[in-house]
Amino acid sequence: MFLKCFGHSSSSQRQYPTIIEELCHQFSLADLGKSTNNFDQNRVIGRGAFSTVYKGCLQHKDGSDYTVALKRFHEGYSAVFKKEIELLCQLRHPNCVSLIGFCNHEKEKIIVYEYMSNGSLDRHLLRGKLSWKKRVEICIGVACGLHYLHAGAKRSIFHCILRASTILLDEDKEPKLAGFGLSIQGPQFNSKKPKQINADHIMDTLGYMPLEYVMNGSVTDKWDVFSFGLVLLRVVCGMDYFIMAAERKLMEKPVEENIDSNIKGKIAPECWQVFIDIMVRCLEYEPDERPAMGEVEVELEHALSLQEQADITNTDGDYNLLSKTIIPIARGSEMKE
Ligand SMILES: Nc1ncnc2c1ncn2[C@@H]1O[C@H](COP(=O)(O)OP(=O)(O)OP(=O)(O)O)[C@@H](O)[C@H]1O
Repeated sequence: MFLKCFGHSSSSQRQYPTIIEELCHQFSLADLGKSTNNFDQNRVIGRGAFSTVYKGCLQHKDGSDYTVALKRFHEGYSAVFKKEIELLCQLRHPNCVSLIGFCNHEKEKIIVYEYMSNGSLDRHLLRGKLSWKKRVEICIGVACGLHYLHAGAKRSIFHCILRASTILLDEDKEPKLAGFGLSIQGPQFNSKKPKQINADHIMDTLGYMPLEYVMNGSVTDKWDVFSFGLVLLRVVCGMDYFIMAAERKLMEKPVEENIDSNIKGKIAPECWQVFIDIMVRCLEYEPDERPAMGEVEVELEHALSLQEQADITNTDGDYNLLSKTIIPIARGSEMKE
C-alpha cells in the first residue's frame, strides 16, 4: 500500500498522492538546503553506508526554531529511502526514532528525523563514560523498542541491522532505534512461519547475520534477537564483536575477563548472572532456542533491579565476578566467507 505512494503518476504529475503525504510532511529541497546552510560540511553529524547525515534547523509555524537530523541519501539508494519512510510512517514508540518528513526532488532523497543530541551508542561505548546501570537501562529501552517492532504492529517488523551505531541516544540518553532502510516487514503477527528473503544485499553492511539466514534464507524476529545479543556483548566489553573475534578475545577467554575496564568491579554478581544468562540465550545457534524480545526485556528489568538492590547494601567496595562464561558464537556471515 505504501509503496504505491512512491509511484510516479505521470498523468497527474503528483508523485506522492495520499497516504504518505497525510502521515508526514513533504519538504522542499530549498527549505532543507536553507536548514543546513546548503548542506554545509560543518553540519555533517554522521556518515552511513547509504547516506550523509546533517544537523539542520527548521522553524515551527510560530517562528520558533527546532533542530532536526537530515539523512541525504547517496545516488542509487532510492529503494532504501522509500523503505525507510514506508516503515517509519507506521511506527510510534518512544524507543524508535520519529520521522518528521522527507524530500524527494529529482535525484535528491532526504529524510528528516527528530534530532538525537547524544548521537549513536557506539560513540559512547568508545568513550567508556556510561555507567553500568545506564548501560543496562539503555539495553532495556532497546529491548522495548524491538519488542514493539516484533509484536506491536499488525505485521511484525524485523530491524535486521541492529548494532550500536543504529541505536541513537536523545538528550536524556534514552535509546531510540534508527536505520530502518534495510528492515523487513514480516508475516502477520502470531504467524510462526519464517519469511524467506534474499538479504544478500544487506551482507556488506550487516555483519551480524545469524546462521539460519545462511543455511536456509529465513528471517524471523530471532535475527534481531541474535543481533541484540551481540549489542549486549558490546555494552559489556565496550568493543565490537569483530575486533574481539580478530583479537581472539572471544572463544578463548571468558567474557568476564573482557569486561570494559570503565565498569569493572561495578557489576553486582546477582545482576550479572541474569544479564549474562539472557545474553547467552540471545546468541544461541538455534533460533527457536533464543528468547522472544518480550522475555529479554523482562529479564533485563530484573537484572537492573538486582543491581539497584545490591548497590543499596554495598556502598563502598567493588564487586567480584567469579563466573567464567565462554561464548562460542558462529555468525552467518563468517560461515559464508
Ligand atoms: N536522528 C539522528 N540524530 C542524530 N544523529 C543521527 C540521526 N540519524 C543518524 N544520525 C547519525 O548518523 C549516523 C549514520 O546514520 P545511519 O546509520 O542511520 O545511516 P545509514 O546510511 O543508514 O548507514 P548504515 O546502515 O551504514 O548505518 C548515525 O550513526 C548517527 O551518528
